[in-house]
Amino acid sequence: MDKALKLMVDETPELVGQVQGIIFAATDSFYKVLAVQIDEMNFEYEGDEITVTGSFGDLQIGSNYQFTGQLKNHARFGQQFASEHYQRLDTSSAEGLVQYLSGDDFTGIGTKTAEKIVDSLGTDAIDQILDNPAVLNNLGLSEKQSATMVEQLKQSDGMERAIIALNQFGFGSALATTIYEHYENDTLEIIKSDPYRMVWEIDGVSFNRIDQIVVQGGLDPLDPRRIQAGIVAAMNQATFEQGDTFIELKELSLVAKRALERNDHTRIEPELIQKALLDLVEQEIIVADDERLFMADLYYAEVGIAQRIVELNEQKGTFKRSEVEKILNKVEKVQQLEYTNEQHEAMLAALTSKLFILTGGPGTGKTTIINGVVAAFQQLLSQSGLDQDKIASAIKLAAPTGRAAKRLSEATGMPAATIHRLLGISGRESLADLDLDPLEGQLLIIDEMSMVDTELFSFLLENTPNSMQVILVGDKDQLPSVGPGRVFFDLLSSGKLNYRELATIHRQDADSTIIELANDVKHGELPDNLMQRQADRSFFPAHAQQIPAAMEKIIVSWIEHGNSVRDMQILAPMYKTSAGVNQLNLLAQALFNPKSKQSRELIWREGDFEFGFRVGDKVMQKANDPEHDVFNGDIGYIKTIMFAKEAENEIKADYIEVDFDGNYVLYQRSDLMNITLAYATTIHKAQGGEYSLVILPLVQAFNRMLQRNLLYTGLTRAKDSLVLLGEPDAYRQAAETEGAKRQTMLPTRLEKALVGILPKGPSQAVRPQNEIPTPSYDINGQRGAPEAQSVNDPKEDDAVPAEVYQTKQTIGAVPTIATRLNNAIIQDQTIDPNVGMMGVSPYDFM
Ligand SMILES: Nc1ncnc2c1ncn2[C@@H]1O[C@H](COP(=O)(O)OP(=O)(O)OP(=O)(O)O)[C@@H](O)[C@H]1O
Repeated sequence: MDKALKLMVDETPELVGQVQGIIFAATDSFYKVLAVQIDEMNFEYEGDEITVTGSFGDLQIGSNYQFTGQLKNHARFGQQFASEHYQRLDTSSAEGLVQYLSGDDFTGIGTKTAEKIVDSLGTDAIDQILDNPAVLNNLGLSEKQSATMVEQLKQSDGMERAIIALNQFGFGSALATTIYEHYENDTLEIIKSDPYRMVWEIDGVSFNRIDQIVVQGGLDPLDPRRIQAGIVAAMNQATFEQGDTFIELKELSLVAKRALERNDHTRIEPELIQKALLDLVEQEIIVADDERLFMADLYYAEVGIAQRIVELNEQKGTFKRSEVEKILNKVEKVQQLEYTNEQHEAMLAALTSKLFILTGGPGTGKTTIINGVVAAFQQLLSQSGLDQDKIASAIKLAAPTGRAAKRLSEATGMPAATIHRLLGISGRESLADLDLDPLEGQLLIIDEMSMVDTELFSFLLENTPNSMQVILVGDKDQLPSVGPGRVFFDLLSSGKLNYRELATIHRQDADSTIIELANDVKHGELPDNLMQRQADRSFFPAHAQQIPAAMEKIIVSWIEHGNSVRDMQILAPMYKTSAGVNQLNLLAQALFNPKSKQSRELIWREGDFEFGFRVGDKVMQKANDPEHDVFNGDIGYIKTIMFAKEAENEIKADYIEVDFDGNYVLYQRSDLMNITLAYATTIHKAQGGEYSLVILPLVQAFNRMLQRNLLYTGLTRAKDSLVLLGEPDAYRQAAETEGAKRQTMLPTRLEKALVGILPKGPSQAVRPQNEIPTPSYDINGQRGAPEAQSVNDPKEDDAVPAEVYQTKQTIGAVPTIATRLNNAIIQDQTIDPNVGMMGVSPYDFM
């Protein structure tokens, strides 16, 4: 074919050429970099060869392909063609197709048979065979030949066509890989016949993306599969964007209707939604509990938590109160502390029950109690005759993030793991399908429980045997988990489990005002001296546009005082705006790690945010990767950057090497979405971390994010110094705004399950909803306060006998819903139009 330059304005850039070689192929996705000899193109480009990047299936080197996409200018490699769609050309002519089908890939098929196939079926024979293998039936192929052909086509062309089709839906290489791995050889069929299924079967596939393409393709907008997908999209919005575990029927109907009428304006009648919803319930994709609708996994996770909590709570504690008392006195002496009454009582309760929950703000002694409990537990096991090796492995400490696990390990001097690692899961698998061996050991302590979401906690409890003692520790006033639910808060709010809330602050630093400030915020207030300089905190008033300049001054002063980037952290509520994480990262990077002529820099783009990774940069891991022992939120520093073309680069691909405290992890380009700059991070990402200096900019532009638990979480990350900057009113608004409560049914399920089974405590009737009942203590936490028992403390020497619990109610039975749905579903057209307006998306801060 003659090379021709057909430059046509407004035409999609297109390129035809022969694949010369594959320069790079990602191991965990379809992302590839190709060297292509150009035959034809409709854009301006100088040269005969071009680098083409994109998602590709099995490519035949030496074959001709047509690519459509964009010509891009890569900072280092110059012009490259980013392919969005591609197709193989060799098989588009009868001659080429015969050659292909009689080639090496298809053993047992000769030229004659191949010709017969092409003569009968035409040049789209491959598509026809993949769509319906029966078209081969009358062409004289043996059964074996037909089977080999279909299998081989599925493997090579099926995959290629699946990737092409996934590209048409705009899926990037990572998501295309996930989809292909899920459906394998059926991918193409599903994309063609029922693409909406992907909305609920694959995480990350949005209804809107599928819908835009399918509706354009002429599908009936009233097709039941489309309506079902719209419903699931509305469910996902409630759970993943709002953090609720369910959505009310009325709200669901409204949100689903809105989603369905967005890409096509055909009116969706309530009855259609009703019917589709019933189908989803019958297929057990959705579970209806009265008028509350749950995605099935979340429903069973919530029910599972309630069930397992009751079962654990029923178990007798292993140790008697009197023997624990004695050991605790010894431990107290070794720790050289005098435990306060609340601490002593908490440890006693923790050691004598199978399930115990501890909540408290910073400096209230949670770590002290964990240490005391672990030391006492070791001695109790030793007394019972267990040898030292077994004692060490009998106690398991874990936390939801790598960073929190590391802090727990440092504070206790014992090994601590992430919950994922403890369970041996990667976080990428579907928890519902996993069947693990139960955990081994006698004591399990989970720290930073407020970060644990419904599905992970359910899975943890499912794999925790009844013989294991469980202690859950956290701070209920912090942000809830990123995933759906607010498990820790709910466990406490049931008021019926064995828990303690620590109120007394023990931190000795006489001048510390950070904890005082956090305490005020917790109660919705700000101190009068907020803007006055204190020994450990200061306030710089600034409007949004002044934040960068003010931040620069603070950082320069930090550096001039000889401090390191390792001890400071900028925390902002969200990524966007001039006071957001992205801009502050660029600013801090320019000050801590300025660009010089010698700088090694790899340019990277996250959405519309472009920046360069440089050697020395502080970076954060954004996803769990147990294989390389790095987890979401882990902080590291870039040690090396290597480019593919460098002679000493053995990998022959660009890569970055990051040092995570001695664990060196390599990131090729296809992995780079897993790290980002970390001079500034969101407050959500900082959960479970602690820094010597925290700089916290708040302005009213963050409006929707200005909520109490966000401010509280940000403040309590500061160990020694806190710099507040921004608009005082933004701080006030955050302290005063309680924020939307996540909707969950866990407290009700727990309450039902536990009702009547425990010794009666103070009346629950007077307890205001959503407020956790606090066992009353003397303000100084002195021993001997009569009410110091929480409602279900074992009051006797022994833990509560199992018979006491026999009256528990059955929980989690799925109600028959058909009648309810039929009656209730959106007959009412007077729905409040504001219902269902979604708040802040977690994608704003994740
Ligand atoms: N009874 C006590 N007497 C004296 N000092 C105590 C006592 N209890 C705790 N402390 C001290 O108070 C400080 C804070 O306690 P600890 O670290 O256990 O709190 P924490 O709740 O784990 O805090 P954070 O969540 O901020 O890590 C520690 O220095 C600890 O040694």
